[in-house]
This record gives sequence, structure tokens and C-alpha cells, in this order.
Amino acid sequence: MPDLNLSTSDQLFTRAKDLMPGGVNSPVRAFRAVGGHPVFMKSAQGAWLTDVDGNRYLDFINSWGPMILGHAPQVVLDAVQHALPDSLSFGAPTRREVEMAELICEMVPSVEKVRLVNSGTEATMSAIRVARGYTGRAKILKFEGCYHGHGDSFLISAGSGALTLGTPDSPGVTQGVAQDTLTAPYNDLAATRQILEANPGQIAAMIIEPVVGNIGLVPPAEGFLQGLRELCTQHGIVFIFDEVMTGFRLARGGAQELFGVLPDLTTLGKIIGGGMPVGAYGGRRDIMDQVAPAGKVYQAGTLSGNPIATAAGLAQLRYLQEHPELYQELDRISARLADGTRQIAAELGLNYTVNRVGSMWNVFFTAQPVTDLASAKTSDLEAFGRYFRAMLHRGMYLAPSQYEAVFISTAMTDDLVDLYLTACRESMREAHGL
Ligand SMILES: NCC(=O)CCC(=O)O
Repeated sequence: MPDLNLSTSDQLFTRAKDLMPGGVNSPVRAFRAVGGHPVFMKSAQGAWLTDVDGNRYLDFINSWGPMILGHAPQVVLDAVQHALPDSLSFGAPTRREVEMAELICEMVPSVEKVRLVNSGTEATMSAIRVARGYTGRAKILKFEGCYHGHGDSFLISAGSGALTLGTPDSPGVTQGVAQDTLTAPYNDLAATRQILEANPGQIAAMIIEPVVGNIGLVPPAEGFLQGLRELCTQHGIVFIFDEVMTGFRLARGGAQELFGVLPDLTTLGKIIGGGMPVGAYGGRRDIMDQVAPAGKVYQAGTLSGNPIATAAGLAQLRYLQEHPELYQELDRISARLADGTRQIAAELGLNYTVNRVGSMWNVFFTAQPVTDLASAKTSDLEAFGRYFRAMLHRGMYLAPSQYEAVFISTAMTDDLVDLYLTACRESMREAHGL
């Protein structure tokens, strides 16, 4: 394994772990599942991260999705710099919020009215409250392994860090809350139908990641989303797409545009903020008009629609809207990465499963097709950990868990793909002693 000087990261982590739980401010940043400790970052430009010791890494996380234009894109930096002198927060409405709402309603097919919040977690928590207020029902249905942020109702069979750490059902969530969250296996329409039939008139909302990005990457089976849409309509259930990851990434209008299935509500985050903390939820006018002060369902925020965050988000969204061709290029370059990885694994006799939708993908360390949580769990986590460390030492910054997706930015070039493929081949061999 090539040498990597991590002495400053070592020192910072020693201080951090005394001061913050696990030394981090979000569990997915910890290296618990892969060994070692996190690398502390200093700066980034385009596709490259630089850590506090001066090591450079090709970035496959992109801040867990937001940085679709790569790091520090000029168009976003200029917008932030332009907005800065006008103050950082008003707690009063601004022109930019109106422009942002217009753009979201224009870009996301099912959204007629929208509310800006500060994170994806806030968006999903608020969306189910609105669905409950609208329907007068208590229960929600989510899918096993889907992650919808850290609201109490969603930390039941949750993916992402909760799954990585072995606590998909978090302590601290009361029995009272947990009993109102039903779960179904992803991609299993028949099981979902049975649950709905067993709970008539009780389910307010069905929430789903249209493409799951929190158990690795799992695409919906043909007809699955359409089938759910029909079930929700039939049972009077508010259908919610959590497009925090897929929104503005799989297409300008997200997964709903790509698959042609329209939810009643959509939750957004990540790309919408251009790297700043922004989330949003929106959808059908009659449902969104339940939100205060138009309606009685309460939801609020001191920093919601923050002027600097909306400046960054607007700039990134406008760029995406004006450059539809970049989605084809993201797809082409991601196909090279994912197909190349699958081919390398096959040449080594491993036949690992590589799932991809557009610029989201990952390699599961299992030869079995991965279509849901149960199949994702057949992965060889030890081998993944060895691969992760081998890649890190070759300057490839992957998510430190088998149960996360890779996000590609427009800064990824063919030359960088070649660099990646070389490192991938060496690291696969190293991970398996080949
Ligand atoms: N799958 C992980 C995320 O998307 C969120 C990142 C975080 O929890 O810090």
C-alpha cells in the first residue's frame, strides 16, 4: 500500500474525539466500518480534495451529493460573493426566495407550491406532518433501508450511517412514534399492497427514495414506482418522493422526470443549496396550502430561505437548468466508471454487482444482484474495508461504507476515469490478496 502522511489528521482526530461524539459531526464521516479514522479536509477544487496534510484525493462523495458541478464552481462562488455584503440573514422575505420557488416549481414536474427549509431532514419531517394534517391519519409507510434523514419517524429500518453502525432502529425513538411507522421491502409491490390492505384508512403517507442511495445504490424495478403511485391513489395516501439525493441529479426534474411518475409531495436537499444548507418540500397546491400560515399545520425556521444559501442554490440550479447537456455527459462518464469497475471485478473472478442510475452508483462486494436491503447485506464488508483503505492510499476518496452511493460531478474527466480505473484494479487485487 502506498504511504500516506496523515499526521495532522491524526492530531486533529485525537482532539476531536474528546470534544465531539466519535470525533465527528455526522456519523457517516467516521471510518468505523472501514478502520482507521477520518481524514480532515482543508480545501477542494473541481474533482480534487486536499487534506490538512497536503494529500490530494479524487472525490467520489462530493459532500454526499450537493457538489454536482464539482468543488468551488465559479458560478456559485460569484453568487455568494455578490450576496455577502447585503447581510447574512433577515428573518424576512426576500426576492431571491421568490425566484428560487419559481425555479423549483418550473424544474420539478409535480411541485406546484414549495416551502424552503434548511436541510433534507427538515424537509422529510415536515412533509409527513403535512400529510398527516391533510389526511387526518397517523401512520406512515417507509421502505427497508431507505434513509430520510434523522427525524424520529424515519429511524426505523433506516439505511446510511444507521445501517453502517448496526442501529437501523435508533434508541431514543419512542415506542409510540415507532408504532406509527410501517415498513415494506423495497421493490416488493405485493408486500406493500398487503400492508396497505391490512391498515385501511390509517396510512397518511408513503415515503420512498425513488432510487435508493442509502444501502449502496438500488434502482426501482420496472413498474414498481408506477405500482406504488396507483396504490397511493387508490388508498388516499399522500405519495412522497424523497428526492434529496436524486433531485436535480438524475435529471433536471429528478427521478420523477426520469421515471415519469409524479408523487404528491417531494422533499429536496443537497444540490438545491449548492453546498450551503438548504432543503425544501413541495407538491400539490391543495396539500401545501395546509401549511401555516395558509393552513393550520405548523412549520417554521429562523434561517429558512437564508439569503446566502439561496444565492448559492439559485446559481447552481440556474446553471443546471441552462445546461441540460451536462446530464448526458454525467451519464457517459459515470458509465465508464461503473462499467469499468464491473469489468475489473469480473476479470479478477469476483463478479461483483455494480448498480448505477445516471451519476449515482456503487459496487457491492457480492456477486448476487442487489435489489433491496436483504440482498445488499450479502456484501463482504471486510473485503470492502480493505478495498476502501487501498483506494484511499491511492488518492481515491470513496464513501467509508458499503452502504453508501457514489456521486459523480461534472469535474470528472476521462483522464481522471483512467486514474480511477488503475487504482481500482490495484486495490481490488490488494483487497483480495490476488
Ligand atoms: N447517505 C448519507 C447522507 O446522504 C447524509 C450525509 C450525512 O448523514 O452526513
